[in-house]
Amino acid sequence: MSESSLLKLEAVSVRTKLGSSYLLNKISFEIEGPEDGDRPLPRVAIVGSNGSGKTTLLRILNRSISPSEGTVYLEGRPAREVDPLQWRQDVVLVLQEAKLLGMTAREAIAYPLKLRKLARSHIQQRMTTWIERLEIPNEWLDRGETQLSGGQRQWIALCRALVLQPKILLLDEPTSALDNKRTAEILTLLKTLSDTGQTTTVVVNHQLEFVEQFCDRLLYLQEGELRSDLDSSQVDWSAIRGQLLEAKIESEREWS
Ligand SMILES: Nc1ncnc2c1ncn2[C@@H]1O[C@H](COP(=O)(O)OP(=O)(O)OP(=O)(O)O)[C@@H](O)[C@H]1O
Repeated sequence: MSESSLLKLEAVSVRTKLGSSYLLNKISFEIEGPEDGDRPLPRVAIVGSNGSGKTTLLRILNRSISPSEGTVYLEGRPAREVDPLQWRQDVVLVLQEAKLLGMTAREAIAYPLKLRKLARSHIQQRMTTWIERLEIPNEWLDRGETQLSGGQRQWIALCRALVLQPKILLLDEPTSALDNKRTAEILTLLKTLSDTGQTTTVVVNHQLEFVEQFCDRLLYLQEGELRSDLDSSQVDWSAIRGQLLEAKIESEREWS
């Protein structure tokens, strides 16, 4: 393992509940952290067709599920040696379907900061910083889940993750409900977080135009296996488009 290893998977497999097949099969890769203030920080994208295991992989990375086999390391320490809550403070996952759990948007953003027992003034300061940075209109903040659109909820969920200032931000389809303006904003924001050495980001996204502009590294999953792991400069984007299209046609054929 390299000295600056941030997150590492070693032969990680996830079996189905019945154990007869794999959702992920012997996945290994490593994301390096900054060395001597190295910048930009990694921007990793995971692509693959429906059901290829992308969300399962993100869940493994933030330990909301455990591998059936293999080991996950954070900064060189195996998962068994790190308290799961501590792990999830450093590695924050934003799922595609943002839930506010009966809270208003403002309460939902504050909640994880309160769990960390930060001082009230500190919580307020972080919230103000990120609410302003994400240009969240005041009127959204007192609304509950059902009074916000899918895109607005997604934006609030992003804010709830960013206030935590995680080492690693895991985003599952962060742009699926966003309009073009917000999609462009999130792209700029993620690049800035990387360029300024604040956060390493791993994004799952079906929108290849977004992925192409966002990532410096691409992981390609197929049927639970890591088929390629490439520096973005090595990626043949039209080949990736072709492979994803082929997989989609194949799965539609299976369903029809
Ligand atoms: N809790 C679970 N129990 C059993 N099977 C599951 C479970 N969660 C996911 N799966 C299956 O695991 C496989 C991978 O699912 P996953 O959600 O990781 O795929 P994905 O690549 O994120 O798909 P999509 O692009 O459609 O979101 C799928 O075949 C799915 O049906």
